Amino acid sequence: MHHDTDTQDIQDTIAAIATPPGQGGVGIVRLSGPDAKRIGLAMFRATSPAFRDFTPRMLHHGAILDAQGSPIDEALAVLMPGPRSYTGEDVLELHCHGSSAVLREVLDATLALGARLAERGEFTRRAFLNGRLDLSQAEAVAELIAAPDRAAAHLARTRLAGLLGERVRALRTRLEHLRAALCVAVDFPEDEVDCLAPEDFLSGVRAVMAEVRGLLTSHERTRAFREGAVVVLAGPVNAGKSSLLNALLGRERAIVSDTPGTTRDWLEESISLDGLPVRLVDTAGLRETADAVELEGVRRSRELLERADLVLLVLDGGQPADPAALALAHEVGPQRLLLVMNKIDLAPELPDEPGEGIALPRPHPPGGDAPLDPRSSGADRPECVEGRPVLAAENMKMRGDRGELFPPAAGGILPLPALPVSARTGAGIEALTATLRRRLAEAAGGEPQAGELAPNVRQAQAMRQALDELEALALDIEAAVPYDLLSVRLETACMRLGEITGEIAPQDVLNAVFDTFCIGK
Ligand SMILES: Nc1nc2c(c(=O)[nH]1)N(C=O)[C@@H](CNc1ccc(C(=O)N[C@@H](CCC(=O)O)C(=O)O)cc1)CN2
Ligand SMILES: Nc1nc2c(ncn2[C@@H]2O[C@H](COP(=O)(O)OP(=O)(O)OP(=O)(O)O)[C@@H](O)[C@H]2O)c(=O)[nH]1
Ligand SMILES: [Mg+2]
Repeated sequence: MHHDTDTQDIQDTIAAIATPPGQGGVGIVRLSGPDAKRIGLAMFRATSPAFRDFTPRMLHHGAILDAQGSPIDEALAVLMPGPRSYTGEDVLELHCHGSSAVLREVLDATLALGARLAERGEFTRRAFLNGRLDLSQAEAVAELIAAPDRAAAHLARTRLAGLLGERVRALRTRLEHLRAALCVAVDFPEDEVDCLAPEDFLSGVRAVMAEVRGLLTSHERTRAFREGAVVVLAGPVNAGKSSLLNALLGRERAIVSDTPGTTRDWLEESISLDGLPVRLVDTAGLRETADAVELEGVRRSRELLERADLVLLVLDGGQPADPAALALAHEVGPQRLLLVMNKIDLAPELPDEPGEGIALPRPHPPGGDAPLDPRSSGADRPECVEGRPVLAAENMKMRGDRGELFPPAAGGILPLPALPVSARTGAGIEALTATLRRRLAEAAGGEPQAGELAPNVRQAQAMRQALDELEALALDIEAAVPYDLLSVRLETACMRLGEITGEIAPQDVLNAVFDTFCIGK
């Protein structure tokens, strides 16, 4: 690998607190660079009287001293001499008590001895510049640290192992071979032995394109697992959307009240559904309103609906499903819709067993544009218990054979089953999270596979650019464009692939990557 290195920069010895701020059992100050050992020897007083120098990669017990020679902390110190270290340079780690104040003092002592503060991602940048990691691995380090959940951590770990980089380098090599063959054909047109036939050229290019497409599919497929799936809680005012958000979150995050229109602006919280990160968004209830603020809230709700991976349409079990909810269900479509009927605690006696309750005509299958099932006049409806809303009792007896509810709507029932829940008592919440998890994984095209090579956004972008170039190239070959004009496209495609692993990485690409890191990484 060769990179534009700033030699001035790399002469510096950098230092940073490597552990997160706050109280911790242990906190680490890390140094990397030519002076790491000298600084370590100056500020560390080993407990063992026999100590003369750091034994490579061995922990030494002792005291950390400040610039005046007074002890700041009792600590463990380790020197990992380059090139067998994380950065490839001499690395010194001081494992201190995990107190922000102590760590700050220790860091100050390293600075007093000539170290300078590390920039974001500078340790990993040095590891990259010294060939310890390729760029796709360096990015995986940051992604692993930021992984919202274990599926995301797993995808990052696979990339950290370097497998994506290997695949991309292999693809680039194949393109380089094609390019070499092209050049031979151009330089020695009479030499028939080495001349690459257009069919072979084309099939070579197409094979690479197919592999790049496969990697891009994996990028799309794993998006929800890497970034979190967006689930939007929507529905009529007062249905209990905010209550449901709180119930799913396990704490009282959103304001709940019986005043319709309580939630005026959306709010987002993250939850984990068995390894799948979910961004849960509560929205303003949909209703006709003249209030300017609420109107804006409703407008934002609609915007959010478009970005949702799944819409949780929350219905109030104590109310008839209003036409707006019905319209919303149609608008969103069965693919992205999950209906829940809230407030089932209002129902006097919900049948225990699925299939019990009132027999209903089977609703039309989801997705069909068929009209809603008309309901009977209601002569056979059960009496309601005093004090409970009539509709609550009625709504909640409409069970399908799997325990689903088919909410009544004006002139019929909704063509989709609703999951019965109570945000108040927690009934049905577990079943809801299980269904959510399953639906989201299905929508994503299944769980990430073990060892799946999923490129990140930057890498996918570079792959798309490479693919565009190769597509144009394939058309050119088919159109019998002379070989000497094709080489440029191949070169561009190779460059785009090279940016993924960093063999070709202009300074601005590197800056963009390492600026996303935290200090101390
Ligand atoms: N204390 C501590 N824990 C840490 C790190 C660290 O820097 N310090 N890491 C930082 O991200 C991660 C581990 N990654 C590392 C990767 C390579 C080497 C390293 O020194 N490799 C050498 C030597 C291997 C050996 O001992 O034989 C090499 O590969 O040649 C160290 C850490 C997570 N845990
Ligand atoms: N009985 C019962 N009441 C509930 C349940 N969930 C919510 N409520 C009540 O319904 C009312 C509305 O709840 P919210 O969570 O504020 O409803 P919302 O859909 O967020 O309402 P807006 O933000 O106004 O659109 C409150 O009085 C809640 O206490 C439930 O499961 N059972
Ligand atoms: Mg609300």
